[in-house]
Amino acid sequence: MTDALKLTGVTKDFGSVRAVDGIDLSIAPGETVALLGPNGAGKSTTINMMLGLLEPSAGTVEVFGTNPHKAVRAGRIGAMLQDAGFVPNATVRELVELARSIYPKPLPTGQILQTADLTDIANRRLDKLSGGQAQRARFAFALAGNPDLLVLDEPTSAMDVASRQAFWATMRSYAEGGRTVLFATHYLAEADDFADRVIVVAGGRIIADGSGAQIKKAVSGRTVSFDLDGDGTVGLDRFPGVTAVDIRGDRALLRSDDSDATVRALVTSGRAFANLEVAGAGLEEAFLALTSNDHLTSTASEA
Ligand SMILES: Nc1ncnc2c1ncn2[C@@H]1O[C@H](COP(=O)(O)OP(=O)(O)OP(=O)(O)O)[C@@H](O)[C@H]1O
Repeated sequence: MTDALKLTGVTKDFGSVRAVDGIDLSIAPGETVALLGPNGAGKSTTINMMLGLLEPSAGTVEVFGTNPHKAVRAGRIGAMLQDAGFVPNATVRELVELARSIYPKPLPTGQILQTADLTDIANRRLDKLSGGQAQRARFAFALAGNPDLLVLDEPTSAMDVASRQAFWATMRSYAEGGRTVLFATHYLAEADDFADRVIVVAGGRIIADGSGAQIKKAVSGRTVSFDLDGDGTVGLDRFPGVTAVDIRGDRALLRSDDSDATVRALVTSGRAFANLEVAGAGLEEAFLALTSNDHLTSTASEA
């Protein structure tokens, strides 16, 4: 089966800034995928390359086996971008009509308005919409061509909790017809709730790729850190709960999914230590921990 999306060695440089650093990725038709990462991770740049709005500095992007430009023209890919502007003075219905005029096989206007929950405000001017309504209008624009692949860059950023829930319910039913949905978010909960697959991006690279449950487990641990106080590092990776060991100068940082057991083992081990700290990893820290995963897992797997 042809992939809905296939990125091979995709890199993007802006001058001396490497925004995307060698991404390899295949997404099968029907998958709902979250691109999860902190600000500046490279999500928008990656999405813009998927849509043909930016050209990669290296590597290739394929959408349903062809290049993004062709896929966009054929109406196979619909996009909802961050802060996309609107035509001034137009109404919601006029925006939908405009979007329909671009594509070869658009959905009927009524169906687009209904799917995006805009029927009641179809005659409202775009500049009078609330943040959440404006996002739904962008969603309607993305839907108009009846695309097989929807790409959404932080679609719920301007929505309150109720609007978010309603938006994702709509998106689920859209995806149920076998369509592919890829969305960027920096909320782990949103990725976990609405995606079958969560791809974590940081520093322009994919640092984790799995189910929401797997990603949550990977970021839910704590860090137990202490000064080595002259003692060596042998055996630290065998303390209970420890999933990874990082040594920075004289300080050991143990990632643990059972920090109580790790601390107990440390105390009873008889080894010297000082300045013990146990810290819950926030998402940002967890991303950083995952970023250095190669090093961490290789150290821990020596056990
Ligand atoms: N046009 C550009 N010129 C120069 N640097 C850019 C440009 N676009 C993005 N960058 C840089 O590339 C990196 C990745 O940015 P990108 O917008 O893709 O991240 P993001 O994950 O989408 O973040 P956010 O959640 O804040 O939108 C950042 O360091 C950003 O400053």
